[in-house]
Amino acid sequence: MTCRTLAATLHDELSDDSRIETRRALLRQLADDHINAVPFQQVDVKWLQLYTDATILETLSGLLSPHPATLALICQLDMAIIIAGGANRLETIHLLIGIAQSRLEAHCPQPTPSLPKAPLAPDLLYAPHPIPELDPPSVEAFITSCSASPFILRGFANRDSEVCPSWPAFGRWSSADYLLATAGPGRVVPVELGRAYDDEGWSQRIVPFEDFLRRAGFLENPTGEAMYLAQHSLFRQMPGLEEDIAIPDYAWSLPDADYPAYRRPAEPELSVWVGSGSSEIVSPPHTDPFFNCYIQVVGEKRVWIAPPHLSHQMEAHTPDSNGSVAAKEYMGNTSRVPILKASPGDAWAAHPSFKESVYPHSREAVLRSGDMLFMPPGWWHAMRGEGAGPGWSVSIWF
Ligand SMILES: O=C(O)CCC(=O)C(=O)O
Ligand SMILES: [Fe+2]
Repeated sequence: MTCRTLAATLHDELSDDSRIETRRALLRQLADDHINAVPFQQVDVKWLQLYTDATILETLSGLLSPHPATLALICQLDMAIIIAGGANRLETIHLLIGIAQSRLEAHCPQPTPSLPKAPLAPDLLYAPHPIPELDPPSVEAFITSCSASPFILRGFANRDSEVCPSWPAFGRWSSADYLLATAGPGRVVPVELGRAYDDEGWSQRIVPFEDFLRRAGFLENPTGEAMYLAQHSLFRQMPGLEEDIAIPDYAWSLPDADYPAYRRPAEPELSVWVGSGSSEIVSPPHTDPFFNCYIQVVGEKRVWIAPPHLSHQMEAHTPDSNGSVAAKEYMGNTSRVPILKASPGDAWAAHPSFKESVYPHSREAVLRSGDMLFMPPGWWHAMRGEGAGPGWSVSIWF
């Protein structure tokens, strides 16, 4: 619908109060159409603002009606955060979510059954070297001498240190009761379906938060297709959870180095990565243009890394490579070598020159609850959830 036809429609409806709802829905539809018409980076912020404001108007009138469809209203408000980042209205949206939730009947999450413990995974399967482990450096030492290559700080986030207080998230985020109580009822989240984003048939969907927690193994042993709450700004949606973490001082510093691909965000960018270890969800080898403090909160994550100067040997997707359609279009920063996805033997057999040139320089580790991995921009990294239970990591890009 164009602005002109929208204006005509609104004009026709101005004298008819019973059609107010339709007009608000039309405004949101108009914004949604524009948001979906181009790649997300090119969406004009005015459509995100309109989408958000129209959602707020719709919710307000919904809440004032005698029988509000409360769950649908909460879902709409979550969508305004997921799609538009809340567009300067985050506080209002959270206020409305709270009001809508207070209209729902008392919510009684089931107690979480205890899940069997899996044996610890061995640290090296796909690389000849471990990722170096350090004691937490001071911010000054980090800036001047530690930030040029990846390292791991074991148990960093579950104890106090000079650069970061211990995270209350430990012990809380494996409890479905806690997570559901903090989120409140009726919430939805965007998830990925499929084992890896470069697999054929991979897709994305919005699902109820509680259903996601069940599928990711927080409530019972997971069954069915792998579901990954990946690279999502969950704290924007559920600010209560952000109180359970602390940003390490490193992420406010500007390390002393020159990276051609570096793109510093305005402030540290927080994302969660949540899924079941038993689904063995893989993030294929790829690069990001940021420094990363990556913290494992629940479960285990296998990490494989290789240095940026090997990019030409990484066999990244090209416009004419044999990957999925999505891969052909968008994945120049993603390798086609199925590290962590195929068995090491199968991965090397299909990519012998990669085995010869990259493997000797690659490093690997398994992150366990409390560990922090640091990576500079441009390092190739692949990740895989391990173990039987749920896994939860937080990345801090800076
Ligand atoms: O945890 C994952 O699956 C991938 C994380 C990642 O790629 C990142 O933090 O940049
Ligand atoms: Fe990444």
